[in-house]
Amino acid sequence: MHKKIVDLNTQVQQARELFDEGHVVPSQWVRDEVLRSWLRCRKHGVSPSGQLLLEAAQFDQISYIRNQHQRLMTFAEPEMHRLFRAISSAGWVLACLEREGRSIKYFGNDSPCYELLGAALNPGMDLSEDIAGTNAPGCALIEGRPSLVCGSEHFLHSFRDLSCVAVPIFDPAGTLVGALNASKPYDGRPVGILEAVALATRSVENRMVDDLRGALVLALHYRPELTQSPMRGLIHFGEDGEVLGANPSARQMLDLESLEKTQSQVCFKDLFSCRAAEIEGSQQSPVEVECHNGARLFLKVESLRKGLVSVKSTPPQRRPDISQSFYVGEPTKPLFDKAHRAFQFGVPVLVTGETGTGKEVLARSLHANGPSSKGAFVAVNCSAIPAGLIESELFGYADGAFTGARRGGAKGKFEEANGGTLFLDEIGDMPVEFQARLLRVLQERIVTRLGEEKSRPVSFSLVCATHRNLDELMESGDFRSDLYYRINGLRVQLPALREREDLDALIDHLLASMSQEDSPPILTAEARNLLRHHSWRGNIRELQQALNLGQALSTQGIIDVEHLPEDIKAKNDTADVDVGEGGTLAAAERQAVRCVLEKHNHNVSAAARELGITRATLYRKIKHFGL
Ligand SMILES: Nc1ncnc2c1ncn2[C@@H]1O[C@H](COP(=O)(O)OP(=O)(O)OP(=O)(O)O)[C@@H](O)[C@H]1O
Repeated sequence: MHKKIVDLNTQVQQARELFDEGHVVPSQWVRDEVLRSWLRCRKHGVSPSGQLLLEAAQFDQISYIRNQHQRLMTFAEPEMHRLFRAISSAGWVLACLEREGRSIKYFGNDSPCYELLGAALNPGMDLSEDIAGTNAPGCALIEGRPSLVCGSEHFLHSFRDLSCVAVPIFDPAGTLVGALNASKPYDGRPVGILEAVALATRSVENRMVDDLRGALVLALHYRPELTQSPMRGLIHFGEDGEVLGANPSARQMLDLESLEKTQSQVCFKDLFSCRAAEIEGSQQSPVEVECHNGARLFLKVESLRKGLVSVKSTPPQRRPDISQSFYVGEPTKPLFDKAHRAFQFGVPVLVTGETGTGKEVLARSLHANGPSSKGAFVAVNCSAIPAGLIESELFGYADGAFTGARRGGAKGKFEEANGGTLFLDEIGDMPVEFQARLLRVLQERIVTRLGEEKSRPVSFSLVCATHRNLDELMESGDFRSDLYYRINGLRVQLPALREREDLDALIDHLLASMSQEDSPPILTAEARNLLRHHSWRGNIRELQQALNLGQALSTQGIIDVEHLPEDIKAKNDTADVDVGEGGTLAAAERQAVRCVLEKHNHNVSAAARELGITRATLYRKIKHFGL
C-alpha cells in the first residue's frame, strides 16, 4: 500500500515534467483539481522556485491582519484549539486563513522538520494560489470546496515535501470568508484527516450562525436523528419570518441560493409549505415538512424567542447600523446586510451600478461599520487621475524623485489608506497597463515609493466601484481577470432608479431629509407621477437635485409639476402616464387607446371594435395623442 502511494507520487512527478514541457498530461496521472490549479498557476506566471513567497515573508503585518479578521477568529479559534489537540500528536499543524489566502493564525510544531511549514503558515503569509502555487488552502479558496494537495502535486518545488488538507469557511450569508488548513511533512501515507477538518469547519460556521440570534432557530436534516448532529442544517429567522442567515448545510438542503437569485428577501413562507406556528411544538421531536423545492425535510425548533436564547461564550458582536445615514429600502436591505457582514470578515466588496446610484455612499457605510473604521477612508477616482500621475498618486514618491516633487517626498493613496479602507472608484477605467501593478499591491500588500528602494507594508480593507460592465471589459481584454477575482469578494449591483420598486419610499426619505423642521415639503400627486416615470440618467443624485429645486421654487412647501426642472417636465408629454391615482382624464384615455392598440398589434379595426368607436374616430385619437 505504502509503495503504491509513493509510486503515485512518482507518476505525479512525471505528469509535472510533461506539463512543464508543454505536453498534454494523461488525465489518470494527476487529479483534475490539481491539473486545473497547475493551469491557473501557469496563467498567473507563478515561478516554481517560489521567490515571491520568500519575499512576502519579510513583512510583518500580523497584528493588523488579526484585527481585521477578529470576528472570524472569535469563531475559529476555539475550534482550532480542539482540533489541534486531537491531531497534533499525529504530526499535523493547523492554520486559519482569510479569504484572500493570508494566514491569520498558526498552531505549529517546534521540531526542525517543521521549519518550512512554520515559514509558510505563520500569520501574514500569503498562500493564495497566484502567489504560492498549487496548495490545499489556495485551491480551497479558489474553488470554494475542500481540497487535498500532497507531495509533488504542489506547484512550488519547495512545497513538494508537504501534505495539506483545507476546507473553506462560509459565513451565514453564504459568502466565502476563509479556510482551515492542516499540514504535515509528506510521508507517502494516505491523508485521512479531511473529515476532521471538515467537522471543525462546520463547527466554526455553526458558531457564526449562532451569533445571528434569530427569533426562531430551526435545525433541519433529511433524517430525523441527524437534526441534532453537527451535520444538521441551521437557519435563523427574524421576528417577521425573514431569513437572517443559515449554515452551508441548510443553504444546500433548502436550495437557498436559487431563491436569493430571484428574491431580495427570503422568508419562512417561501421555504416551507407549513406555517411557522405549525412547527412550534417540534422542540422535543422533529416534524417532517415539504420544502419549496419539493424535498421533504425534518425540522426541529432549536430556539424560539423568548427565553431560549442561550448564553454565548463570546461577547455580543457589534451589529452594523446601515440605515441611519442613508435610505436602505426593503428590496435592497438583504443585499446591503450581506455586504456589511462579508466586509466585516475582510471580504473585498465590488459595487456596480449606474452613475449616482449610491456606490460611494455604500462604500462609506461599509467603512464606517467595517473592521478598519478607526482608520481613514481614502477614495481614489481611477478615471480622474491623469495616466502620467497614477504612479506617484498611488505609490507616493521619495524626496527629489522628479522635478517638482515635494520636499521630503509624499505618501501615496495606498499608504494613506493603511489601517483604513481604500475605495477605488471607477476601477473599470484603470489603464490596463497599470492593472498588473495594482494587482501586485493587492496581493503582496507592499508599496515602494517612486525613487525609493525601501518597501513598506500596507494593509487596508478594499471596496471598488464601477459603472462599467467588467465582464465585457474582461472579454475585450481591457480588464484583467486576475484583478477582477481579487477585488470581487462580493458583488453588489445597485439598482437604477427606473428599476426601483421602492421609488416612492426613497422620494419620501429624501423629502424628509431635506427639511430642517418637522414638516418636510409635500409633493403633489402629479409631480410624484412625473418623477416616477422620468428616465433618470443621474439617478439618486438627479432626483435629489430635482427635489431641491422643487423645494426652492415651491410655495408653502408644496412641490408641484411647475416647480420641477424643465427637462423632467419636457419629457412629460411623451412619457407613459400612470392613469391611476392622480392621473388626468385625457391621460387615462390616451393610456386606454394605447393599450388596446398594443393588444391588437395596431390592427385599427379590431381596436376600434373593442373600444366601441368608429375607425375614423380612432384614427383621430391616434393622431391627437401622438400614438
Ligand atoms: N441610499 C441613499 N439614500 C440617500 N441618498 C443617497 C443614497 N444613495 C445615494 N444617495 C445620494 O445620491 C448622491 C449620489 O450618490 P453616490 O455619489 O454615492 O453615487 P455613485 O454611484 O458613487 O455616483 P458616481 O458613479 O457618479 O460616482 C449622493 O449625493 C447621495 O447623497
